[in-house]
Amino acid sequence: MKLEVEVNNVSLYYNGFAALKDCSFRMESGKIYGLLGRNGAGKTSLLTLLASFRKVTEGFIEIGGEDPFENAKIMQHVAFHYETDYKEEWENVKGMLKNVERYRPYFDRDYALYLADRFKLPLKKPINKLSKGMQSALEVTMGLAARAPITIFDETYLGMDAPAREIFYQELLEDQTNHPRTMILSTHLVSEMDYLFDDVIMIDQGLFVLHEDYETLVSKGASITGPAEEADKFVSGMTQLNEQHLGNTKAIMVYGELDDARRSEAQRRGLEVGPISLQDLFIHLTSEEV
Ligand SMILES: Nc1ncnc2c1ncn2[C@@H]1O[C@H](COP(=O)(O)OP(=O)(O)OP(=O)(O)O)[C@@H](O)[C@H]1O
Repeated sequence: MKLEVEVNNVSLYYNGFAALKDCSFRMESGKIYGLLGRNGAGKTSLLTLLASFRKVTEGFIEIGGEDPFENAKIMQHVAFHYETDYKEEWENVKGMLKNVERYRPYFDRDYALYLADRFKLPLKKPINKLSKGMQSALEVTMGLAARAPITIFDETYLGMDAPAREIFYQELLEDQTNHPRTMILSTHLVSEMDYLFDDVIMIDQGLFVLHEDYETLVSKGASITGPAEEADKFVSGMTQLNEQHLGNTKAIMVYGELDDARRSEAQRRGLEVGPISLQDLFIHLTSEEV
């Protein structure tokens, strides 16, 4: 099932505080989206709107062409997984997976049990007795096995150790290949997860910053290194994200179209053009200095 997501001029206020301001973008189905933003940027606020936990204050959201708010037909196809407090959850792992199966039409029980085994989750243990990392692995298991057309993971994986996160990334890519859906991953672990993203959406202080295909976005960033005066001349007029000095050498991060002609020109001027990572772009595109 394919469900497109439209976010149109959406604002969200908490008692007069604007957590999201006039955000607009579209999400196509079948892609993995990285949702990036610094602490307090509004990621969770945005995701709770997509998951219908809240109502927009201004603007509108459409999922599959319909307003998702209190719309049971749409909501069964949107799975929102986040760091949940399971203190009071006495159900065991197997029972919990059974419960999820009841309200997720595409749930794959065998796959859920396979994932539980990969994450070494004890099926008979009450969930409030699992370690934090195991609770996160259970959250991820429920999210992947539900195969909801729109699957949202809001930093669910932070509690998991590195080997468990690696299993999650492998399973996510493989299951996404076999059962494409819209996957939204909100994260701070940018350098660890960037290879998973088809598209990147960045928000900052409640404002939409960009939505770009990962490859295009990364190709827009470059680091220009060489004699300071030459480097300064070359980048004049470009969006500069950051600069570092080492003696008379300067490395300047730029963002924008750097076509082949400009790259050749840099070489003629004795400047080196290098790539920059999504993590660097994220840090500098969302820092106050830009
Ligand atoms: N229930 C609430 N009442 C008032 N303000 C809130 C509420 N929830 C969030 N906020 C505020 O809205 C802003 C966005 O918060 P949100 O949790 O969406 O950010 P985030 O990008 O998910 O942050 P983090 O990466 O730190 O989890 C923050 O300034 C936060 O303090």
